[in-house]
Amino acid sequence: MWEDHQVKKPCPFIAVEGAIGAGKTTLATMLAERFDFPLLKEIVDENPFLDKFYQNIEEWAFQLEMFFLCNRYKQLEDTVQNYVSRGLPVVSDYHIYKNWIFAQRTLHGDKREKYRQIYHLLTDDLPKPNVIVYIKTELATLLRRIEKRGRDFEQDIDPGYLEQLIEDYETAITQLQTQEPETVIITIDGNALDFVEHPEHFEQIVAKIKEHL
Ligand SMILES: Nc1ncnc2c1ncn2[C@@H]1O[C@H](COP(=O)(O)OP(=O)(O)O)[C@@H](O)[C@H]1O
Ligand SMILES: Nc1nc2c(ncn2[C@H]2C[C@H](O)[C@@H](COP(=O)(O)O)O2)c(=O)[nH]1
Repeated sequence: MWEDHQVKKPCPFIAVEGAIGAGKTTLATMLAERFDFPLLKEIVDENPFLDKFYQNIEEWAFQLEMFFLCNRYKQLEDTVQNYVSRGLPVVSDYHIYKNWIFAQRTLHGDKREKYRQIYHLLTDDLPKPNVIVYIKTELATLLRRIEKRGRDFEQDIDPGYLEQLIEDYETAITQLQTQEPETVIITIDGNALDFVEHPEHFEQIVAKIKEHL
């Protein structure tokens, strides 16, 4: 088990976070391969509400947020059982807090309050990642990468929505650091560091993470 080698530090539970198209799945996959850790990856293509949501956010937000929340809860419950509680490391391409970041943006009034209560019931007791790699990116980079990824239903995303999410992520990361001071948050400049095209940029990120493992 990981603790056998690292006496003081907890077993790595690494989450990669950032706004839509920042490069989370790409970086999480590369890190899992490099460290030889299992990868916990979000399944997007089977989501029945995403395309409807982008056509009418107001109408579909509650269904979509609940769908994400229940799926992530189940996935994390399995991950805790199979890895975290056994002292095995894992890399994830999301943090459960992401649900609340999006829900605060898309839900209002009674629906937000109902969602908030369910969110806390489901997630308060879950073990949380001890390292967050936060890819901070500007709007132009996100738009370029969303276009490059080429999912039909994302091509008309309102840039205003992405701008708001960029700000929401900034606020959320600051809040997380305050609420959980023991969590290591590594912020990556996703505009300047291109870990896909430049292997040396990936090495910088790996070195930074290693300082905390
Ligand atoms: N650093 C990068 N440089 C260039 N392209 C990237 C980079 N990171 C991700 N991409 C590409 O951008 C798109 C979105 O990346 P992805 O990892 O799916 O983002 P996310 O999981 O944050 O939504 C993909 O087509 C991916 O290949
Ligand atoms: N409203 C929400 N949308 C979400 C949430 N999690 C992901 N998403 C959307 C954003 C993208 O279109 C797609 C894939 O997400 P990536 O961040 O991996 O690009 O799903 C959410 O919780 N709420």
